Amino acid sequence: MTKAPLRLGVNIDHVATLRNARGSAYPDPVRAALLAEEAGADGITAHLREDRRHIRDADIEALMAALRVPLNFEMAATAEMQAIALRHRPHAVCLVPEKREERTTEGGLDVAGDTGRLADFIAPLSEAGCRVSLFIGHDPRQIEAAVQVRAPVIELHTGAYCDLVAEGRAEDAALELAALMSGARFAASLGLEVHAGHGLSFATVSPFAATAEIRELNIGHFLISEAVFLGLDPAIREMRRLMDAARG
Ligand SMILES: CC(=O)[C@@H](O)[C@H](O)COP(=O)(O)O
Ligand SMILES: NCC(=O)COP(=O)(O)O
Repeated sequence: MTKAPLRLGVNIDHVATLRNARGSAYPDPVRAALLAEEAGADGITAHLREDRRHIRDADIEALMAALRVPLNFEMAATAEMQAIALRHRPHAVCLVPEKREERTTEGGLDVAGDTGRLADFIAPLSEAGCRVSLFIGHDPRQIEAAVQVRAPVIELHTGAYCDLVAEGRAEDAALELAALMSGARFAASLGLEVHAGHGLSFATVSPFAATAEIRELNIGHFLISEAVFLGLDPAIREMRRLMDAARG
């Protein structure tokens, strides 16, 4: 199978986490996004959480005005967020599950358990020109449900795999990776565009970059962390190099 180009979306949420920790005006996530563009990011991802713990409304406004590459706007499937998305009309809207008490996005969206509501939720976003994606696990039921609610894109949650690798649980990691790969193939066979992300690092990106069915990777926390040591530009360029090397 000839491999289509693989896009890198850089998630700048955790620049805002650092800014908010001190209640200062810096570091500025928009500056990080522009730098990421220069370093070769094909898109910028920002998650406006309901509790505004990192990205704020004003950041979305400023990103929409400043970016030359597409914005992938991550949000919960709530009426408040839908109104914000319809006001800004970003290139992409990725629906994610949110729990106030979680430290990070723990699992995928339960699309299969909420098809009626999600179909109604997605329709006006699609009509407004936003490419809607669903952040889900590899369960085939969830993948089929994505088709049912007319989402053109899914983003597979790679967090569990990355955690297993970090814990040194090689056998469990291999099983999780195989399930993600089979999920990617199944989704592509149904006509969905497949993205992947969460927790990806230099150590875990390659098998996803090598998978022909995957068209975009969204990577944030690791890149912002690595920027402390390498700088943001070299961290993004190294990620890009590893992705290109694995894609072949
Ligand atoms: C949905 C997702 O995975 C991203 O939004 C990213 O991980 C942001 O970080 P938090 O989960 O810490 O908000
Ligand atoms: N949707 C996943 C994402 O945007 C990046 O997640 P992370 O790399 O910050 O964990």
